[in-house]
Amino acid sequence: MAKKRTKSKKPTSSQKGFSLKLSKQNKIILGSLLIVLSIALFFSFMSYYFTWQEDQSMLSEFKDRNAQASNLLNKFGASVSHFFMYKGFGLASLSFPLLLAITGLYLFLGLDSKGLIGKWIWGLTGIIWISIALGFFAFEQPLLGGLIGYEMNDFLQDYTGKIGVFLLLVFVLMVILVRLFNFSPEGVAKFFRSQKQQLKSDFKKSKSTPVTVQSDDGSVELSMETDTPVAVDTYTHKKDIPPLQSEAGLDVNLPQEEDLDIDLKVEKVTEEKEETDVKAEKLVKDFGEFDPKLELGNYKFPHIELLDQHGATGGITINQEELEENKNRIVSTLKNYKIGIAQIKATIGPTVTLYEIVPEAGVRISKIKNLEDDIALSLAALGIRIIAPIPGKGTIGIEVPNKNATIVSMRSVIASNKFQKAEMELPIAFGKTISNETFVVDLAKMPHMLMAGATGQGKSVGLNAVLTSLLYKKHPAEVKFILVDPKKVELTLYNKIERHFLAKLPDSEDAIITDNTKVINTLNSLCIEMDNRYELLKLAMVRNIKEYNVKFKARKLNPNDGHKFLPYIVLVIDEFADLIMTAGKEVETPIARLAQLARAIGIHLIIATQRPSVNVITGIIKANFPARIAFRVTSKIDSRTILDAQGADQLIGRGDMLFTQGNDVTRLQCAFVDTPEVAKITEYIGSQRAYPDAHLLPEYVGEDSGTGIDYDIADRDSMFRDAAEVIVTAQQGSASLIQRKLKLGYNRAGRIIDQLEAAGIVGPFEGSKARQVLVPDILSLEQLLQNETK
Ligand SMILES: Nc1ncnc2c1ncn2[C@@H]1O[C@H](COP(=O)(O)OP(=O)(O)OP(=O)(O)O)[C@@H](O)[C@H]1O
Repeated sequence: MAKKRTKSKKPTSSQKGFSLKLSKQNKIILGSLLIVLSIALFFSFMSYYFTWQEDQSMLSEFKDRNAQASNLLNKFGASVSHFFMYKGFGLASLSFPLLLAITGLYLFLGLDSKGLIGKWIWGLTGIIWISIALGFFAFEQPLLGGLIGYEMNDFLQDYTGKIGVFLLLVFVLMVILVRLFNFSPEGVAKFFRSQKQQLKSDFKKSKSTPVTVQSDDGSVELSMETDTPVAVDTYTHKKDIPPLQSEAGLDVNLPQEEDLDIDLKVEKVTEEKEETDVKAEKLVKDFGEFDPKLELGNYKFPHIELLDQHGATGGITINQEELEENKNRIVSTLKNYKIGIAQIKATIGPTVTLYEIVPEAGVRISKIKNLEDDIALSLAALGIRIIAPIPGKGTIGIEVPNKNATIVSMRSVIASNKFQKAEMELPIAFGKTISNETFVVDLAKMPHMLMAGATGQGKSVGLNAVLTSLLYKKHPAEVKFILVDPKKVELTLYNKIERHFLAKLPDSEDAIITDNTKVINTLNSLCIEMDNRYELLKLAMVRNIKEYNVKFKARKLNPNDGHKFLPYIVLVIDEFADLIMTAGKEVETPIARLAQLARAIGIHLIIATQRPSVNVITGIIKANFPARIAFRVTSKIDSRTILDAQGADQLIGRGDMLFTQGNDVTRLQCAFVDTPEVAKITEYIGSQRAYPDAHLLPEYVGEDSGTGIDYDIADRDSMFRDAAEVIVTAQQGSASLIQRKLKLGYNRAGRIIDQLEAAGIVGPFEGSKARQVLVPDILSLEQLLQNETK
């Protein structure tokens, strides 16, 4: 596709430049011809001015060999000059030899002819302008402006009058001065200023030329004599005067007058461009920036109508009675504990209302914090959370759940300005804060997220909210998901967008991973992908994926060197506890490795668990997941395990959550997106044109397969020989080659590769690289196989 587009684009005239495809010798010949021609024209034109009257009569006798013209170049000179000067542009025609000479020199010296077209355009504009101007001012002498100048003047004056033509000439002159000579009012002012300074310094110089005259009494007198030359250092303008010597042998050093009128010239340093940059610029000029979305150029982002309102059209309803009631209870409860309140303010959120209290002077904050349970009891409400003090404010917050919680629909957060205008790499609209603001974060900055909460508290909805946000904002070329769903039901809907948004291992049938053993392979494959990406970043000399992709789009990275546009990869594991219980270290190690290193290369992990215990969320996992989300949990300990703070045990469930990215904990109401909505979105995307396959991750074969396997010759696959021939001919030991050439499944191809290794035809497994082929040609292969059977 990309090629098609590039072909249809025609290069612009400036790109074409003056790119005559001539050999070097031809350029020299053509260059010399133009130079000679320009000299001939110059002499013809010059002498035409003195001889035109005499020569005019013989123009008709050009063919007559005996007729002679007075022009320096005889009849040729007379005719050409008559054409250019009399019938053409008059005196301005002298520019033609100049332009020809420049062109000739460019060709002769083999200079880069890029600017030549510009010179001709400006030259011709100048010729026309001079011709008309001379026609205008020297109306009486038509030879100065030539016939064209005269006629054009006449023509213009018929329409605009003399003043009109004059104004037009002034305007065109301005255009020429501004465009060609960078004329500007400041430039003119600077010129006059420097002239003035020059005059001033000359004047000073002439006035202050000191000369010594020695009097009889040995004293030193100084007098001024204007015309005595004094050496002046032109750079510093300091007078170079030797120290005077009095008779008494006293060295008298004349104080040198400091001249502060030194002009500082600042020379602009032009950045040196590397050759690749120049090439890239040319490619971008010719074909435009690389567009990763081009392959699915007609892709339509899901529209907002696919999402439901969930009855939350009117926003939050304020129940005045409830507010008054809660306020009175808070005030009286605190009064019982002898805590006076100076001021109280309520902020109503979708699920909870925040009462901000300014206690009276002298009340200790810790006292209120300790009374948390008592206050909760007297307010008879679940999910009271006390924030003492609210960070950044001098107040204490008491969060009280609303009697009727409002559902925050995914539709409302997706449609919000904040999300729509978010300039983030991977924007996620989580929901709304307590003050009813839409909460949008960048997954790329997090860079990995841990999500935990007791069962049924909104984790799956939270994951769907994350995925939906990305689906609404990102093109299939920009992000790929790897979905791990041991529960087998939660993420199945995303199957429909496999060929748009999912990534998988080359051998797997389903893109959504439900089998724990496959997770290990996927994680290891992701580690290989990570290493490969780091290698690419190193080659490109950039620090992260964003810079890499910018450079790739600007065509500064050559795809022939293995460079390609890198999509973000988001790995989502829905039930991490299950995984760590069955696979333990085998998953923990690659996850920790990815979490530690993958941020720069655009691989981001989201792991969710309903069992937030320390053996699931281990220290090593926790240390690498700074962004954490806690839905409601059953104990304070669980809350601490997730957030390193309590509070998650006091949430009210149904998407009520706490979010932290390191320090502050923010209470949010997660946006609600129901399964039918996700189904509609995936259906909408899935029905569009897709890539031929899901995004393929690098091949990873487990450690136990491969090396050291001793296959019996009799057990060999029936396609063994064909496969061996394919591999040896291509000299490339990869399972996917066998798959493609012999149309085999991945598993069978993998088995054959193992057999080839056992037979000594290919080398051992080398990670993401193809195996080494140990047999150089088909003949050697024949010999090897024959020897085996002997
Ligand atoms: N943000 C939300 N707003 C309103 N209701 C919600 C929200 N999130 C979840 N719920 C309600 O809670 C129910 C359970 O949510 P969800 O399936 O996400 O829980 P879960 O934590 O994934 O449970 P499990 O671990 O058993 O899969 C939903 O069916 C829905 O009714």
